[in-house]
Amino acid sequence: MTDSWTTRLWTQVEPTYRAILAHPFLTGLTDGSLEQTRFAYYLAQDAHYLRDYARALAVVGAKAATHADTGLFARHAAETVAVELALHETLLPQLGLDPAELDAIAPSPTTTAYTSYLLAAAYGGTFAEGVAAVLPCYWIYQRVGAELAGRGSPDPRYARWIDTYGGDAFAATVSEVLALADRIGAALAPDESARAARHFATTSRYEWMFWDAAWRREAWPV
Ligand SMILES: Cc1ncc(C[n+]2csc(CCO)c2C)c(N)n1
Repeated sequence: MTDSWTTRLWTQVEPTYRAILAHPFLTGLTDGSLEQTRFAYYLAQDAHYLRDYARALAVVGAKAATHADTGLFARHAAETVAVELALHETLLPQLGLDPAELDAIAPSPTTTAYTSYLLAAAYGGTFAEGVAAVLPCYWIYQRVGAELAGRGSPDPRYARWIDTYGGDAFAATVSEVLALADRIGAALAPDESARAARHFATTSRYEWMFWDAAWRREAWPV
């Protein structure tokens, strides 16, 4: 038996995933040593990211061939982003940040690059290409969440973040998207499959870069 499409996609990003787990931002979440300023930077950038990610999901859903698949992404665009925004609403005040002030913080180079790439893949690509581009966001967070949940965190704010992604409810959401991806991925022509695989590898790298940008508190060079 050959591997499923998503299993093959994951195999090519295994080194990226290992680099994510080893990143000091993530090891700092579980040992509690992560400076609050780096976490606050991450949340502020994530608020920008989520706005465009919701748009990308809605565009991907619009390209689906069936009602069911359009409905899934439309639901995820609405529901899951509401969950993320609730997380921000609890965590930002605990970090001394006013959610209303977030707009004053500009999207970083990495946030701009990642969201621009997602939107280009969603608008310009086929349904499968769009699915491959949005998939690492779900899948990497679920794998990271499960891994970090096993370690816990002495800082309740970081534990709250870990709980959002480490739980069964989120795992069920991700399984739903993976099942969809395997259904459509099985029938792709080689060129479309290659473009989709490139999107998956690229947005997986952007996931690493997003944490790294927060770690460095990346700013525009000019
Ligand atoms: C950079 C970045 N990547 C992924 C997520 C996680 N995430 C954002 S929207 C969504 C869809 C389902 O909830 C998921 C998993 C994040 N917050 N920030």
